[in-house]
Amino acid sequence: MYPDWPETAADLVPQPLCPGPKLHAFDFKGPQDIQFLTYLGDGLHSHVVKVAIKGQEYALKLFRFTNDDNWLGPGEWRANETRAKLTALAQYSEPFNAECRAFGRLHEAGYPELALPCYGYILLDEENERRLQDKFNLEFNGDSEYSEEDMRGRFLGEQSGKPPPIRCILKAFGYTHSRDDQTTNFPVPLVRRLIRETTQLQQLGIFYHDMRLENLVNDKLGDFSTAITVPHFLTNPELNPHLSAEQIADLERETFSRTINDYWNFIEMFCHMEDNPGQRSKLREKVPVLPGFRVASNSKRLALRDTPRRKLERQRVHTKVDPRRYDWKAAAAAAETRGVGKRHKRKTLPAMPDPWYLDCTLEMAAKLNRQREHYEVSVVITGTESSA
Ligand SMILES: Nc1ncnc2c1ncn2[C@@H]1O[C@H](COP(=O)(O)OP(=O)(O)OP(=O)(O)O)[C@@H](O)[C@H]1O
Repeated sequence: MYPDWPETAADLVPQPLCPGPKLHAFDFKGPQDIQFLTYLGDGLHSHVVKVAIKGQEYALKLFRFTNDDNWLGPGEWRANETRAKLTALAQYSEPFNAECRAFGRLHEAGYPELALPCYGYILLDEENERRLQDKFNLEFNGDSEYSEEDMRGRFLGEQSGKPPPIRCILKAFGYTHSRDDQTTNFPVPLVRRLIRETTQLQQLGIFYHDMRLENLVNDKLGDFSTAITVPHFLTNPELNPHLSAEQIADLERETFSRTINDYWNFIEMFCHMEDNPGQRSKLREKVPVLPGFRVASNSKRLALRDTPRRKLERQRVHTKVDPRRYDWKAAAAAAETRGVGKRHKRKTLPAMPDPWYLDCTLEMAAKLNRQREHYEVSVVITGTESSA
């Protein structure tokens, strides 16, 4: 389920152990020498601490042993809590693995600049864990909201017989935004760049990355603990030969709605930004989030001339990119030849990717479009989310 205590450097294999991209271990070039400086913040899945390694400052994200309903997997169904079943799902979407896979993809594809720099994963050794806990006394069982059970001790290491080591990801340290900050103005070019990067991430098969102001570090995306990276059990039904046609169609709809969710998140973000007196740039008026519409500041949708193409588009439902089209097999084969963690020549991403029209009945398309309109309007009016 979790990586076991490494005995030698050779045990620090790229993670996670499932098909698709992997993140390499951080190379200390010697003993694991970490200075723990200050506590930076926490989230549902982690604690983040400022550290220094060989005089260089970083942010170290230390992952909790979260409850299973906090990642895309078996949910709360206790019947699924066997080690083998949980492991099969967790390799793809348990928060540490989800983040390893997204950063692994950016490295293998040669696009690390689409996110905050990431330098690899670390399994904290016993001496460093003792020094960390002497200083900060952090809880690693469960998530930030519920932490009673011994989640760390529930699956002991197959070799060591001990509860697993704390898993971390080392990233650049940077500035973050707080929702309470009343003074910041987010300029139009910055938000346009973030939307462009969201599309590029989707072109690389990465989506559902929880776009929120608080998740930006140095105005870059840095939190991928909920991200889905193809191949994934949600997006690639060929990974599970037992699925029925109906289940495959359900997975496709679910993938579609999570893909489009990356753009809905911007609409929510705009509402929060514009509540802030420091926000001068008119984001809702000036930044198109999805093709074909803008979110108008007065809750009415922008009136577009009704052409036959637009009429047809209204009967179908689409988003900007189909992330399932990323050729992960070719990328994996190239990474294998080159060695994980080594950069290679990247492929250019088309500036205007083919949109993804969901293959569904007109009734289903109309239903999804109604939900979308309801979502747009309810977010604009109340600033709250309803299901997309
Ligand atoms: N690179 C960084 N530099 C400075 N502070 C950071 C950095 N990364 C994270 N933080 C701080 O730590 C907090 C938690 O980080 P992060 O959002 O990655 O954790 P999480 O457990 O995935 O949270 P979430 O609940 O959003 O899923 C952030 O809100 C931010 O305040």
